[in-house]
Formats: sequence, C-alpha cells, structure tokens
Amino acid sequence: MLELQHVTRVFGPTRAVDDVSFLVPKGSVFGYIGPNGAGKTTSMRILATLELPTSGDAFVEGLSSVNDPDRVRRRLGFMPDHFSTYSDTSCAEYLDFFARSNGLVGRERTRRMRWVMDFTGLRAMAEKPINGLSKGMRQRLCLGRALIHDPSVLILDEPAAGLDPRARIELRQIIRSLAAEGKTILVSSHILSELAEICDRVGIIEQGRLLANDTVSALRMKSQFHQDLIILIDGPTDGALDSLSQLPCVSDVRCTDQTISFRVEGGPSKQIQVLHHLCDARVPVMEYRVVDESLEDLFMKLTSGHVQ
Ligand SMILES: Nc1ncnc2c1ncn2[C@@H]1O[C@H](COP(=O)(O)OP(=O)(O)OP(=O)(O)O)[C@@H](O)[C@H]1O
Repeated sequence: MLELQHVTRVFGPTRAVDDVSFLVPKGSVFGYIGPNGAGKTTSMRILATLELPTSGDAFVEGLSSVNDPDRVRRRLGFMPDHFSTYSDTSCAEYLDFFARSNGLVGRERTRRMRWVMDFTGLRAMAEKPINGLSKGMRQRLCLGRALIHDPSVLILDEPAAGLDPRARIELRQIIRSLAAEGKTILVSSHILSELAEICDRVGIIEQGRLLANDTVSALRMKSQFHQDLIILIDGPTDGALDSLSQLPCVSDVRCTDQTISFRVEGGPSKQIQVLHHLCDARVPVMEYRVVDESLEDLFMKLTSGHVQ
C-alpha cells in the first residue's frame, strides 16, 4: 500500500504540498486529480524518493520514502510525466538498460523484457528508435520501464496526457488489469472524468491542499444540492405536469412528447419524495432516471481555479 502522512513541501514562498495525507490500500487505484500546479507531481516525487518533504513522511508498503529510499525503490515503479532519452536508442535497448539498473540478470532479465514487451504491446517496435515512436507508444514504453522490475506499487504521473481516445481507453484497460493483479496504483490527471471509471477512490488537490478524498459516487452525492431528473409517462402528461407543479422543490419542468425533465432541489431523499408523490397521484411513470452530473461540473464545484 501507499501512504502520505501530513506531507508538506515548500519551495520558497510556494507551498507546493500543504499537509496532505491519504492512504491507498493494496490492489486499489487512487486517482489524484488537480489543475496545473496543484502539487500532484511534487507529492508523487516524494513518494517515489525523488524529492524530500519539508515535513511529514511518505510510505510504500510500510517503508519510509524518506528513511528507506533504496528498499522503497525496489517495490515501486514510477512513470514520470515526461522522459528523455538518447536519440538513437531503441525500445529494447531502453528497457534493457532499466532492467540492468534494477539488478535483473540472465534468464530473469530476458523473461521480464518479454513480459513487458507483450503486456505493453511493444514487441513489434522492439528495434525501433524511441524518437520514431508515436506519443501513445512512448507512453507504453515509459510504463514498461516502470514495470520492468515487477514492482508491487505503481505511481503514474499523467499517463494519459496527449493520448488520442483509443490510446486513453487502452491505457485505462492496462491500469485496471494491473490493479486486478494486485498492484497498488496512484495515477494523476487534470481531468476527473478521465480517471473516474477506473479509480476506487479519488483525491482532489488544489494549491497544495487535498480538498476531497472519496469514491466518485460519494463525491457526487456530497456535492449535490440539486439533481436533474427525467421521467417517461405512459399516456398523456397533463396529470404528471399538474402533480409536479404542486411540489415547491421542483423547478425547470420541460415536456417533450411523453418525456418530462425537471430539477429537484435537495438530496436523494427529496427525489424519493417526488417519486412517491407521483405514484400517490397515480401518474403512470414508466421510467424515472437521474441525469448524472457531469464530472467536469463536479470538478469545477470542488476547485476554485486559483493557482500559486
Ligand atoms: N523545484 C521546484 N522549485 C520551485 N517551485 C516548484 C518546484 N517544483 C514544483 N514547484 C511549484 O510547486 C507547485 C506545484 O507543482 P507540481 O508540479 O507539483 O504541480 P502539478 O499538480 O503536478 O502540476 P501540473 O499538472 O502542471 O504538472 C507549482 O506552483 C510549481 O511551480
């Protein structure tokens, strides 16, 4: 598992990370979401032993990134948000270099190289120079490098940045299958909707402070002061419109054919009251559907847009 305990990192006047704590249980995926300059990379670098916190501590499988960096590195794969390499290096050479740096030798190195090439879909590109790779393939190679020593914990810093829709979907599948194997994964992004489907929990960070740490559905519930709903009526809609007009919590009523959309002020218990009211009035409701608040809306609600 992975843990930050009251981590603060100050750069001059900037509190890049400000008293952040969270825990990612084994085998789960934690989405770390925040706008530019929020402090995601700094906290990930602290976990990955590449940066020291000003105060607090970070732990990988119970080992301190501050006091026990060598042992942490053996358990951890870090995919940075960008990487550079020599211009004429091929994919196989690049992976081989990191396999050797991680102490892999002989058959074990060959076996890990094969596994990574197959898992990331890079086998056909093995002899290609890295500079000739597409963005998606470069990201796969960078992920392969993070996986080469079979770490139990993965830290992926904006792995989906710059990828086309197909490559994003493939990346999500790769992350989910790694979690299914029992790996603990911390993955960052600017965009909540990009990670929501694959994360067990998300942390939202802005200006160094963790604003939320919850499941996506719980975040949705907490942020809901109103909810848009759609009902489908079997027959004329007059009775339904009349019933809805009696409820002070209902507004924005719109009707097209047999479909009525409206807004309910209040949380889930208010929505249930509305449904009861319609049933009591014998309105023939065939379908009752909540319009999911877009994840972009949720992100905008939780963050203020300030940068430091
Ligand atoms: N080495 C450094 N020296 C000075 N300031 C730094 C340093 N590293 C990060 N910062 C500052 O700390 C803050 C957080 O930066 P960080 O890179 O952690 O954010 P981020 O959430 O990863 O942003 P992005 O999404 O743009 O990559 C920013 O204001 C940044 O300018």
